[in-house]
Amino acid sequence: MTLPSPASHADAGALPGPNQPFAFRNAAGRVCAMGPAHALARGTRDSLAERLAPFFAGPADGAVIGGALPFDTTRPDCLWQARGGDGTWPGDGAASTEPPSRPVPPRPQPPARGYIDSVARALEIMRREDGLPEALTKIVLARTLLVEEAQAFPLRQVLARLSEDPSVTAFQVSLPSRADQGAPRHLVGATPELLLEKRGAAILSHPLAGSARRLEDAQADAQAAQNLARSEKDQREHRLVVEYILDLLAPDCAELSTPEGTTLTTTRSMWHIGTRIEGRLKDPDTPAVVLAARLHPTPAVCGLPCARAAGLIRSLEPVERDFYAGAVGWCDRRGDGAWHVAIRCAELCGAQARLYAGAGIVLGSEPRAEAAETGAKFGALLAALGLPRDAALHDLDSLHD
Ligand SMILES: C=C(O[C@@H]1C=C(C(=O)O)C=C[C@H]1O)C(=O)O
Repeated sequence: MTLPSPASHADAGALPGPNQPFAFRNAAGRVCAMGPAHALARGTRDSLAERLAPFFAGPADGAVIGGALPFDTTRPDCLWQARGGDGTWPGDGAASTEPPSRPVPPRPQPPARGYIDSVARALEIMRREDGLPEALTKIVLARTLLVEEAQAFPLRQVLARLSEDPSVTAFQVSLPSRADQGAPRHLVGATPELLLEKRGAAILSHPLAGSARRLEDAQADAQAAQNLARSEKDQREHRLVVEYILDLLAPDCAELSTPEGTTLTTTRSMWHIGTRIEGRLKDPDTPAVVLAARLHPTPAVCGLPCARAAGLIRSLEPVERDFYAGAVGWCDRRGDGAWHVAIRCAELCGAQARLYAGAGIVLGSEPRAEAAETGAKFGALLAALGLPRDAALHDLDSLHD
């Protein structure tokens, strides 16, 4: 694997790539790398704090690091150092996305039927182990859609579309290119889920788990939200995530609470159950990225027990997650910054896009409903690529139990 060569001159404008290897934008503002940028030495979670220590000990010159941590904590991360500031969001000024020149139906990998079978297998394991110590209580299973176009995707337009929803953080991270693909590779997305934000001693995490598709008809949409809020299965699925995060953060915090309790949150495509977790660090110098790497992977994207779920994900999912369901974010020299769960995202490489979506499975989950949920979660990315938002729901219509 090779990284794009670092830029050696000043910011050449908002062109994602070596000059602007990361960019984040949400309703609160934006953090977009400005050149010159360089790739940091890559490594796994175990060496992260040590590799970044010189950066956090460096002068207050406004530099930031940003990038992506992979789902699998034993795989190398992809982090960049650049000049900080709010920079230019690469989507700014981009023309609206034209529909693809050669609309090709997205190819589900695995096909919906295969995904449904994997969910059923996970449920079988949960039923068999129910009540035993170390029983599998939750697993998040994902599927992908491969979209191939005649021409390279217009990255800036895609980012412009993704940032239209004020309830998400739109992002772009340049990834190392693969040996077999010459084109630059980018992780792009619109995540609604905050893994960890830190400002001074104050930290915030906002896990989501438990989802329902938004519906066009206002009454049906409100009903979907109400059903989700009242769903015992979804509330149970959500609580597992909140308890996991509280347990992991507690030793680092002088104060830790959930002041708003559990509430419903929404994006343009999905309703979610969410909980705002607020805390005060005992040591305000612990960098946000170090805390994020300690929390990751939460049961919002992996499962419980964590190592068991990760092993099953490897055997049940036919496509590598790579940076999907990892974390994306940035940190300044004080260690302040924000790290988001890398969901509602796609890997773009030239004319190819791989979209990812997963759903949490607990006892009481229904395989077809989980496949439909993942189909709905592709919506934001499909729309950003100029494809119909519901394109991933059609292959479910033809399936019969
Ligand atoms: C795994 C994804 O989403 C996660 C799973 C959720 C769920 O199962 O309800 C909800 C939000 C996310 O934590 C995804 O969007 O790919």
